[in-house]
Amino acid sequence: MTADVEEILKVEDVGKFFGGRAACRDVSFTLHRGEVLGIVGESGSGKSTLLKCLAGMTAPERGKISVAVPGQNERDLWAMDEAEREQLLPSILSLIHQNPRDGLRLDVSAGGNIAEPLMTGGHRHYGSLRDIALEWLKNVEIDPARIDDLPLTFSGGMQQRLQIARGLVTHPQLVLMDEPTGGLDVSVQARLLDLLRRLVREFNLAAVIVTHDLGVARLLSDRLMVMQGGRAIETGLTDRVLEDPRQAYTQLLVSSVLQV
Ligand SMILES: Nc1ncnc2c1ncn2[C@@H]1O[C@H](COP(=O)(O)OP(=O)(O)OP(=O)(O)O)[C@@H](O)[C@H]1O
Repeated sequence: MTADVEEILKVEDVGKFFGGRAACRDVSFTLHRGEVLGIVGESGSGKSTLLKCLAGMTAPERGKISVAVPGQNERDLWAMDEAEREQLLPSILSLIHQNPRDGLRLDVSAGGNIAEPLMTGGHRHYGSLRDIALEWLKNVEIDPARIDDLPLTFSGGMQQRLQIARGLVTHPQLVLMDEPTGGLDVSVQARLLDLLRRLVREFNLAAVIVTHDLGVARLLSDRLMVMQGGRAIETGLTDRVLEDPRQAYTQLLVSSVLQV
């Protein structure tokens, strides 16, 4: 796998344990450029733990996570030393948290929040940073006149859109999202889903979306991975998994949603 071929992420037999108990185990999948994988499953099934391993936040005890790095061959995320991982991560991937406050600097203006990841990457030209921030505010449908406002003066949906702008401004190849529409009103969710669909296509992103909402998974993901008890019990094209679930647990998950 190199940066100019299509494989962006390769997960092989990943396992993470807390006190001897597996939070996730034996998880394997490959993600290509432009492809969106939805991860669904009940609470405690290991979705967030897996996402944290992929995001470079939690080291798995087992398995290997390989990522495409621009201009390099594939790299083993957890074989890098910590300093290199931290330096490389912003250009490789971006994590969008469920709560935008976890992904934003609340004491910094909207424009500053967008510019900061670029400055961390060495971009110093103030004028062009402001232009880029203005462009990204438009891109995520926030009035550019709000560029100097603090995130806490924004609504929940606007804060989430600002977090997305901050996450995508460095043009990572891989975006990891943890319940990106959770906690938002239905109409705000719908707008955010439209925006995410557009950005994923526009930037040909590879994305992993953890959600408990099969509607969100259906709208955004090409493939679905169903987790139960820390294991990936079923993976397939989203329509196939939802219309013809093969595992009993997936059948239960799908039928319980259809009954609502
Ligand atoms: N820091 C931790 N210390 C101990 N156990 C943990 C820790 N983080 C997660 N776990 C355990 O690992 C298992 C998987 O948790 P995880 O948060 O990954 O599930 P999830 O599918 O994301 O759940 P939810 O949808 O509720 O967020 C659970 O049994 C949880 O209690």
